[in-house]
Amino acid sequence: MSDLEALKKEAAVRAVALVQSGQRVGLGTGSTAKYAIEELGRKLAAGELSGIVGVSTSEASEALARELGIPTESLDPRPLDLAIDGADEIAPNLDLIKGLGGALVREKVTEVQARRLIIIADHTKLVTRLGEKAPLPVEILRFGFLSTIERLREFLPGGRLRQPGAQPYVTDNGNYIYDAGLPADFDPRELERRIKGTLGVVDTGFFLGMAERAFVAAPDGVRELIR
Ligand SMILES: O=C[C@H](O)[C@H](O)[C@H](O)COP(=O)(O)O
Repeated sequence: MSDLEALKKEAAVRAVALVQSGQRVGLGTGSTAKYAIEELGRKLAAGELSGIVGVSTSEASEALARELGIPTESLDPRPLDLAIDGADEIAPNLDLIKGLGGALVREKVTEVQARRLIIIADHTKLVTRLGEKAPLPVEILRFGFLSTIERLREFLPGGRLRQPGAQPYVTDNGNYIYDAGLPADFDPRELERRIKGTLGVVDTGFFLGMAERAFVAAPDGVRELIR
C-alpha cells in the first residue's frame, strides 16, 4: 500500500470509530470511502459493532457492502445517524466539491438526510478556495445534453463533458457529467443556485454547509477539522 493510501485508510478508521451499534450509516463512494466500508465490515465481523444498516450512495458501494456482509437498505425518509464519505476538495469552512468519481447526486440525496456528515481524505484535498484544483462536476440529463452544456457555458465557459473513452461517462442515474472549470472569484452559494436553475441540470458537486467534520490524514498524523 502506498503512503497516500495508508493515510486515506487512517482517516477512514478514525471516522468509523464514531459509528455506534444499531446505527443507520450512509456509505460514501470512492477510494477513501471504500476503506471506511471495509473497516465497518471488519468491525461487524469481529463483533466490535452490531445491528448496523448501511445506505449506499452508489452501485459500487452497495456491491462492496454486500460482499463484506454489511446489511443494507434503500434510502427512505428516515434520517441517517451518520454518513462517511470522501471529497475532492475541502475548503477551510468544510464546504466541499465532490463527484469526481461520478456519485455526486446519490451522495447528496443520501447525505442531506444524515444527522452527521463525516468527511475522510488525505491532505492533498485541502484547498483555500473551492475550484482551486478540481473542476465542479455537474450532473445533467442525457436528453438534450448539448443544449444544457451550451446554457452552462454562458456563465461557466471553461468546462467539458466527462468522456473518459469513446463514449461519455454515464452515472448510476443514467445521466452525463459536465466538469465545469470555476472562475477565480465566486460565491459558491450563488453559483450553486444559478447552476441548479439551469434547465437540464440535475445537481452539482457542491456540498455546502453539509459536513460536520473532516478527518484529514497527513504524514504527521490525522487532523480533525470541525465546521
Ligand atoms: O463521486 C465521487 C465522490 O464524491 C468521492 O467521494 C470523491 O470523488 C472522492 O473520491 P476519492 O476518495 O476516491 O478521492
